[in-house]
Amino acid sequence: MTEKHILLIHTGGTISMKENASAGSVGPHGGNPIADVSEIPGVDAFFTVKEPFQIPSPHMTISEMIILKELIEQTEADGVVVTHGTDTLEETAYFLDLTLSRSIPVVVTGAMRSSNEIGADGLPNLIAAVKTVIHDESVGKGVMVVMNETIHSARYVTKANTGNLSAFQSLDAGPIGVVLKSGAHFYSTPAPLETFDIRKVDLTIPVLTAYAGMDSFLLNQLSSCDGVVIEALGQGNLPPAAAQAVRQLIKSGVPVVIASRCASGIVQPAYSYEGGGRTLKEAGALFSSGLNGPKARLKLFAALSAGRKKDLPSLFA
Ligand SMILES: NC(=O)C[C@H](N)C(=O)O
Repeated sequence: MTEKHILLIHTGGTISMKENASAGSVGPHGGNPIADVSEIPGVDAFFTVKEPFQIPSPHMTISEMIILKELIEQTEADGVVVTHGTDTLEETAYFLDLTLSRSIPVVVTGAMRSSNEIGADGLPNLIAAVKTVIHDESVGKGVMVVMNETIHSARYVTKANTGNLSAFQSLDAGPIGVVLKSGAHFYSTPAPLETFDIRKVDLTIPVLTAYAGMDSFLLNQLSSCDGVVIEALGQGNLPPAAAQAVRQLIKSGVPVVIASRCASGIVQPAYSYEGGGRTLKEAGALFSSGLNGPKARLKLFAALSAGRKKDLPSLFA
């Protein structure tokens, strides 16, 4: 393997935070402890390091995601590793997967424990991410997420646990590889993903979670939105009053995407009772396939932003 040039982009999150042991809180105390990683033993790579912003990932918006997209599209490096807070990590990774105009290897990583906590996972995750991105087989895999020595596709991975070191899981598809001491080992390559040439960024697309007895109250407030995503019940069903409000939204021209509040599985228009997925489909609702609510939102954003409104039925089949 020849020496590779890696662009390391630090954005913040627990990987760059420290614990204040006396207060028991975690925050950006004392700078970015991970920022000075310039050489990794046993890894034949050199690094350019950028820190376009330093934020916890609940502060991340599509504007910051676009800054990352532009940095990646402009780099002359062979691959990119992004360090990121874990709360919205799957969203930034999937956004990049949906919108990057080039197929350079990109890995997003983070940490569940801050840098001075016992068993901190930031540095091991960063090293595993670098080992993954420098591997010749990392080309053409789409954007990847590396956490806990496991390689995930951005499309399938989700933060499935609030605090565990193995929080990141690809619940349906499984991981696409693992990282060993000797380097990355890939099991599979995700199918090519359609990408979107985004232009418009000021779109309002909220995500709502359905619940037993959900009525029309919240949905009735959303007629001026560019789109709405609902994490519906089970395979994609809603209580009758919520379904009625969805019909009204669709009639007024708002695209509605049905995902599921279940942690795994694929939505489908199966049930024909009032509010069932079949009736929602007949009313013009779109289905997210296996995407969770936040990722369905990003796909709807990307499609609308790229001026592909008329293609929504085929994009959310
Ligand atoms: N583990 C983490 O990084 C969580 C943190 N709240 C963040 O997303 O910024």
